[in-house]
Amino acid sequence: MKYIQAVFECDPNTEVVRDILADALAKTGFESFLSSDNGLDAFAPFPSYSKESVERIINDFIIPANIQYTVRELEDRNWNEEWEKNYFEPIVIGNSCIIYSSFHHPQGEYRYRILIDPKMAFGTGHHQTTSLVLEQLLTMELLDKSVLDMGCGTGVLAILASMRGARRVTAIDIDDWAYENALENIRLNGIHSINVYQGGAELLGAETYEVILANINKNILLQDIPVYSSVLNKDGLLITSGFYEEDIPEILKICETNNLTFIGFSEKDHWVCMCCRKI
Ligand SMILES: C[S@@+](CC[C@H](N)C(=O)[O-])C[C@H]1O[C@@H](n2cnc3c(N)ncnc32)[C@H](O)[C@@H]1O
Repeated sequence: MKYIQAVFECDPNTEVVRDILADALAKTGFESFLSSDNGLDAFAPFPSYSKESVERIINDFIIPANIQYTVRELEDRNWNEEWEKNYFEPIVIGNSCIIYSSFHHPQGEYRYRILIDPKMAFGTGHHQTTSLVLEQLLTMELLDKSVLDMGCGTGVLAILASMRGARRVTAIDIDDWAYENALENIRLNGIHSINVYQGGAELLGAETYEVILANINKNILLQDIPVYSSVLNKDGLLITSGFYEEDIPEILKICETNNLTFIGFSEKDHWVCMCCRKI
């Protein structure tokens, strides 16, 4: 899997412009963002996006303002190493959880220490949606629960669920890099209670769960929530993320038509983590 990188030059003092730009790009399918001294780097997945289609999106919708940018195709391996070494800093979630990589040596007392070598997969805890779901997991009763992590990325949510006592955890991702990376991270953390599969909702049906985590995106959620609900036990919880506050009514509607009742939501920079209970 390759990425298309768009590098925008913005005045480092105008953080607001950077935020507005990242927000607009996220709505057109850019998946990750890095603030740099000179502006913003944004990444869109190939082949869903090509250099040409990214340039078209930027020209048509994003940049009526005069912001300079360049677009390039990024090779997997170079990008991994560059990103991993230069950008991933340890992150503390709540008071009890730290996520770090093998080249960090974090000090401090944390009950949950999660070692993640992210490679190409999403899920270091830095993205608002990941941290929102991790925060939610820290407040939930997970002891002896069966948990499904759909769109597991690095496996970080599955790993925390397992560390918090979940009895059986299934982690699924459609992307082959994420699948391999989740396996690797689960092994690095010495966990044996997580099964990892590559695929999507078509894999579901054989087992049911007490908690389902799905930090994916609005369109996949709208499509797959009926399937998630069908494998969620009565009174089970569905935790969704990967969408914006403005999308809540649409996501909620599909939840409610699938026997899922609204419990609450948390929000960070307009990203949402929503919790529903199966009735
Ligand atoms: C936003 S990332 C979340 C990763 C991680 N769970 C986290 O919270 O940081 C979404 C993940 O969902 C995966 N994905 C996309 N479509 C999917 C689908 N239909 N079924 C399962 N996984 C999917 C992507 O490959 C990606 O790894």
